[in-house]
Amino acid sequence: MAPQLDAYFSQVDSLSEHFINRLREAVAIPSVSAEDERRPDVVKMGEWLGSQLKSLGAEVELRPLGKQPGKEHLDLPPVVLARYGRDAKKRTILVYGHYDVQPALPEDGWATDPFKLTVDDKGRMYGRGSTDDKGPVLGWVNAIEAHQKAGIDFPVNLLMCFEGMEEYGSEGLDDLIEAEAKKYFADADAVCISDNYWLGTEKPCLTYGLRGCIYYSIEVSGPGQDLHSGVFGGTAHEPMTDLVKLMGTLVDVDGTIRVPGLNELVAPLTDKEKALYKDIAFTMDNLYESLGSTTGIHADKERTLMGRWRFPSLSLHGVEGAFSAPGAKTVIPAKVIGKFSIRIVPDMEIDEVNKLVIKYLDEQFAKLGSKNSYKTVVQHAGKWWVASPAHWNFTAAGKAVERVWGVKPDLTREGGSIPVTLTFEQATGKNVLLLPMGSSTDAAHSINEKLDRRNYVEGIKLLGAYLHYVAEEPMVEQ
Ligand SMILES: C[C@H](N)C(=O)N[C@@H](Cc1c[nH]cn1)C(=O)O
Ligand SMILES: [Zn+2]
Ligand SMILES: [Zn+2]
Repeated sequence: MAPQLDAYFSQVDSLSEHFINRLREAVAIPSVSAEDERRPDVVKMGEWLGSQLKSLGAEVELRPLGKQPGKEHLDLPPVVLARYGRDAKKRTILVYGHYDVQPALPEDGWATDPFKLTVDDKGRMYGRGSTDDKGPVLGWVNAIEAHQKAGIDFPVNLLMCFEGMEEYGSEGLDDLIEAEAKKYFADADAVCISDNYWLGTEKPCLTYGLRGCIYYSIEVSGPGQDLHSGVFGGTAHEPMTDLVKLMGTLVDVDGTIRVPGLNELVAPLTDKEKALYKDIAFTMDNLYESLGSTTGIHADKERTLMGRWRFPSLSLHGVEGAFSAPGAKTVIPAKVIGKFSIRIVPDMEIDEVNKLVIKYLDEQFAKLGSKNSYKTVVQHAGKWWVASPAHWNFTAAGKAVERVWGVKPDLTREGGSIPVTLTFEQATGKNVLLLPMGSSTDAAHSINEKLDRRNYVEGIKLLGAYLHYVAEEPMVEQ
């Protein structure tokens, strides 16, 4: 089966240094979507990606998305739409990824420059976006190049959709997907997204579920400007005191969400689902290794996996406007904005969650009896997604994993969110598969993000192999 794969794999090995250099170039563009002043770099990254694809013969369009809602002085970065191959006899696979990255400041504790790919003697390639999601996006580009250089016919037509706002709630993309579902994406037979991670470091997985994410901010303001705490402490209501109290009412140290009614929205656990967890290749040591500590909440793997995949969680992220530098500044901040998010799961509806959260925080603020001004704002919201892995798209990916890694993959869900996954599924009506490249120790979103050289190189083989097996699968809609 898939007879040309060995030649493809050798070509990937021969080109591996070139592919690492391509990742180096990508990491060097600090395409941080959450920072307004980095927007030109996000655009530059989209243009760079488009030019890489063009140089390999893909038809490329940089589709503008207009202004950023709420920040009308900023243009959204373009979506890179590309097509490689137009052979009516071949299947068409639509792949999605993102070229923007999370913020990264050296002073957060990076051991190396976050925007300089640094490879250590164990083959760990450190750099912001290496695993999330520049490595996987380049995986598709590299797969095209390796086929060309090996002289192997590309097995499918490839449609590509790479966005630059995923780490900021995929602003503007839903509308584009819905508008193009029956146009640009009309030929797609299935969708594949490579933007998540293995559960551990050794066993690959195919992923059929994601949690959704609703991101909130709580704004509290009072004084006209920051104040001297010696002069005004004890005489004015302090926004930071109100905010800390409010944030403290949201969640307990064991992760229990304290917003009344929220946990009741969660789908009950069935015996059938419960039985799935025990066979997943995951240990508490995998958790501790990726945590970098043994500070897990639950004692066993089943409850830990459920905590990540099928129960909601509420995380407190930070406070804008608060004093955070080293030292001991005696300031009373005049305005503070607390940030938190809730990962949502079946059957939680975004509107219902928002109503409960805002009502609860409004009540908690009223109880404080503070004269400060307060409001809770929803910054962005994305729904959860759970699909059926009983589809030729997953069967093909399973065969590719066995060929490249020599093991059957686990079927997993994911605690993170890729909001457009559900949009792709609903708008195109096609099966969506998540096919991760990186591993649990990659530290996506954290300091010292990395992608192992092995996962990158074998991952490029995996993406190519998946396309070969897709081309061979009988197309039975399930
Ligand atoms: C799983 C994916 N690689 C990812 O990191 N997604 C982000 C997307 C996001 C940002 N705000 C809301 N969703 C995540 O899960 O945080
Ligand atoms: Zn991502
Ligand atoms: Zn991410």
